[in-house]
Amino acid sequence: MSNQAAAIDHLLGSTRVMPVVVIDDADKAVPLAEALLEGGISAIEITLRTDAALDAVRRIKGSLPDMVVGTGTVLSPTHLKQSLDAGAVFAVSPGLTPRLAEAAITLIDDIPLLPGTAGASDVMAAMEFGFERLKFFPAEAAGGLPMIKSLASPLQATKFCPTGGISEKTAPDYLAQDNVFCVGGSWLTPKAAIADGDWAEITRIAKAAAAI
Ligand SMILES: O=C(O)C(=O)C[C@H](O)[C@H](O)COP(=O)(O)O
Repeated sequence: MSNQAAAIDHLLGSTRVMPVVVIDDADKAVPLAEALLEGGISAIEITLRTDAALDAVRRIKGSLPDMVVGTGTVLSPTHLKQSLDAGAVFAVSPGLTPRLAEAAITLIDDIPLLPGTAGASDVMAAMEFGFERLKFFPAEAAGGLPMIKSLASPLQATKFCPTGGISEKTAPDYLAQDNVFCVGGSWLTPKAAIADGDWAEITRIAKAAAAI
């Protein structure tokens, strides 16, 4: 097993469902993460798509030691460094470039990267850098369940976290695959519920997801 696989397994080995969060207001970060913890979800991916994202990571890391907090939409070595500085313990990217892969491998013990792949060549390129735990993105658009099943035989060292278009309904079929260790999605943290501060609704969705 590669160092990257060991690091990701250590951090996310017990995570079956990962909320992919877009947060506009860092003040909402801690109550949101508390609501997820209350529902039995203990890992969170904060996407670096908003100005509030890094502050949100900092606050969750500072207040909730039980929450495993990572960043998403990591597109560059700079994003990776910023994630580490904010206290993120893992990072997720939608795809992988040689530049990001090289930077990520040097930081693997500090902040392991879960890189996105969408097909066999992507997976092979990622494996050349030592990545064996991969995001499968965009899961539904890139072939969904049949694609994940097809990748299993030739690429046995890898396990995936499919993300993109997954819902509470489709998650169980993905999670039933041997080469799937978790699924990710934004369905766990609807924009409206975050905006309204409806933490009870987030806990309700988290509980349903944790029960899958
Ligand atoms: O930001 C990233 O790093 C991504 O790769 C994209 C996210 O994983 C998807 O946006 C989540 O997909 P949905 O659950 O369909 O909303």
